[in-house]
Amino acid sequence: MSRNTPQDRPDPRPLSQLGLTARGGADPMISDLVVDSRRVGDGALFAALPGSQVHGANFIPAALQQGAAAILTDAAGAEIAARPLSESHAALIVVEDPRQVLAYTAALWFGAQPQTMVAVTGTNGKTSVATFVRQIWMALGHEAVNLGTTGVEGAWSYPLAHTTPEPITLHRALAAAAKAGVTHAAMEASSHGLDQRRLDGVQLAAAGFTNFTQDHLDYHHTFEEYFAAKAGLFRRVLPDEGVAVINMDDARGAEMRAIAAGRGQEVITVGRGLGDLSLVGQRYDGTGQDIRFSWHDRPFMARLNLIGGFQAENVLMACGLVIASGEEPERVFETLHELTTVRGRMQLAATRENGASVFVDYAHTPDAVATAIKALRPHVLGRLVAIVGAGGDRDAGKRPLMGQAAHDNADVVIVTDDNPRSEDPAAIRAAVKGGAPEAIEVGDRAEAILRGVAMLEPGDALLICGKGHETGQVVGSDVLPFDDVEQASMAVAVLDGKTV
Ligand SMILES: CC(=O)N[C@H]1[C@@H](OP(=O)(O)OP(=O)(O)OC[C@H]2O[C@@H](n3ccc(=O)[nH]c3=O)[C@H](O)[C@@H]2O)O[C@H](CO)[C@@H](O)[C@@H]1O[C@H](C)C(=O)N[C@@H](C)C(=O)N[C@H](CCC(=O)O)C(=O)O
Ligand SMILES: Nc1ncnc2c1ncn2[C@@H]1O[C@H](COP(=O)(O)OP(=O)(O)OP(=O)(O)O)[C@@H](O)[C@H]1O
Ligand SMILES: N[C@H](CCC[C@H](N)C(=O)O)C(=O)O
Repeated sequence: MSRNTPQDRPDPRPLSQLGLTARGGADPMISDLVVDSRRVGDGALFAALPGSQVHGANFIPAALQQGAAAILTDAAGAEIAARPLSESHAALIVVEDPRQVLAYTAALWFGAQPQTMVAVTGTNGKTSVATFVRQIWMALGHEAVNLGTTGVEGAWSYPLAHTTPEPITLHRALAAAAKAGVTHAAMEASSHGLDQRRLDGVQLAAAGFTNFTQDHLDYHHTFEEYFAAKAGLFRRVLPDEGVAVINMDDARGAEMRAIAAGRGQEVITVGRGLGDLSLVGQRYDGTGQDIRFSWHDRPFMARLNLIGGFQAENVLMACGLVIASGEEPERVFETLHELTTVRGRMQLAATRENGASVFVDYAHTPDAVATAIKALRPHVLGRLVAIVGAGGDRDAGKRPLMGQAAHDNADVVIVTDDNPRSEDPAAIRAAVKGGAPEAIEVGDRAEAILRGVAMLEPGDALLICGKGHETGQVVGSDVLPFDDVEQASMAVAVLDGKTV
C-alpha cells in the first residue's frame, strides 16, 4: 500500500491528440495540464476557467510568461486576454464550457481508469457509502479504492485536498490506481464537483443518491440549485447499461428516481421497509447491530460491527452499488460482517474506566447532527453528551439549526470551535447557541473535550461532532494540529490516570 500522492506526468504529445482544436489550426506539443497559473511550466496547457472570485483569464499573461504552449478558455476569457493572446504564439482553444472540456481532456491525457467505477452523491453519507463499497469489493477479492473526503483509501492510499478533486488531480489518481492494478473504484460526487463538472470524464457504471438536506447554500444559493447539482450525477453514468441506486426514504428520493429512470437507467431502490433492498429490522448493542433486510422480498440477516442505525442504510446503498457493478447479491451480503468503522464516522475513540464511551463523528450539517445523536442513543444505557461547533466561511444558516439539532436530541450540549477559518470564533459559537441556549460554551476544543469526558458517568456516552477524521483546526490561514480521536484518548488518560 502506498501513502504517496502520485506525481506521474504523461509524455508530451500534440494538442490534436487531446481532441482539442486551436484557432488557426496550431498544434503545439503539450507537456502538462494546469488550472493554476502559478503552476504553469514550459509547454503546459493552461485552462483559464471562469471562477467564483475571478476569471482565470486574468492570469493568462502570467501563464504565457511562464511558457504556456496553449490556453483553453471560454469566449469571455478570450476577450479578457485578447491583447496578450494576440501578441503570443500560444495556441488558443475557445469553448463554451472549459470546465467540461478540461474534464474530458484530463481523462484522455492520463488515459486510464479502474475498469469498474461507481459514484455516490447526497448531503450526508458519501464517504461512508464509498468506503463500504470498497470494503465489499475487497472482501470479494478485487483490488479496490475509494476516493473522497478521507483521501484515496484501500489497495492504494494517500490524502486528497477535496471530496471530488478537480479533473487533473482526479484523473492522475485514477490512472495511477489503474496502473497499480486497481480494478474497482468508488468515488464521492460533491455538489461543487458536479456543478464544476469535475467528474465529467469518468466512466461510471452506477451512481447512488443517499439523501438531501441543508448544506452549502453559501455556494449554491438555493435548495433547487443544490438539488440540480446533485441530480447531475445521473447524467454521468454510462448511457445504456448504467444503474441508479436511490434511497427512497429521503423526501427527494422519488424525484431522483424519476430523473434516473427518465434517462433510461435501471433503478435499484433502497429504503426502510420499502425498495428492492429493504431494511426491515435492526437490533442494537454496545459494539454494533444485527440487521434484517430483504432483496426483492427474499429475507437476509447480517451482523454489522458498526455503530449507528444510519450506517445500515449506507451499507444497503453500498450493497446496491456493488450489485449494480455486476456482483452476485448473495455473495455481497455474505461479506457484511467484515465491514469496519469508517474513519471518524461513529468511531469509538476511547472508553473510560467506568465504562462510559467517547465517539467521534463527522456530523457537520443540521440533519447529520440530529441523525448521529439519535443513532447513538440505542447503543447507550446512560446520558448522551454532545459536543458541537460549526465551521467558519461556510453556510452560516446551518449554525443555529446544528445547535438546535444537538439541543433537541442530546442530554447535555457543549458548543465549541470547529475550523473558524477567517471568522470570529465567538460569533460562530453564538450563532450555534442560538439554537441551543442552554448549552455550555467552551471555545477551546481540547478543553471542551476534556469537560465532556469528565462529565461521563457509568453507561454514559460522549459524541464529538464535526471533525471526524480531520487532523487540523483551521484558524485564520493556519492549520493547527488537532485530532478529536487523539484528544479523546488524552482526556481519558488524564482523567483516569492512564498512559496514552
Ligand atoms: C468554490 C470552489 O469550489 N472553487 C473551486 C474553483 O475555483 P474558483 O472558481 O473559486 O477560483 P477563483 O479563485 O475564482 O479563480 C478562478 C480560476 O483562476 C485560477 N487562478 C487563480 C489565482 C491565480 O493566481 N492563478 C490562477 O490561475 C484558479 O485556479 C481558478 O481556476 O475552481 C478551482 C479549480 O477547479 C478549484 O480548485 C476551487 O476549489 C476550491 C479550492 C475549494 O476549496 N473548493 C471547495 C469548496 C470544494 O470544492 N468542496 C467540495 C465539497 C465538499 C463537501 O461536500 O463538503 C469538494 O468536492 O471538496
Ligand atoms: N445516511 C445518512 N443519513 C444521515 N446522516 C448521515 C448518513 N450517513 C452519514 N451521516 C452523518 O453525516 C456525517 C458525515 O458522513 P459521511 O462522511 O459519510 O458523509 P459525506 O456525505 O461524505 O460528508 P462530506 O462530503 O461532507 O465528507 C456522519 O459522520 C454522520 O453524522
Ligand atoms: N466538506 C465540508 C466539511 C466541513 C467539516 C467541518 N469540520 C467544517 O469545517 O465545517 C466543508 O468543507 O464544508
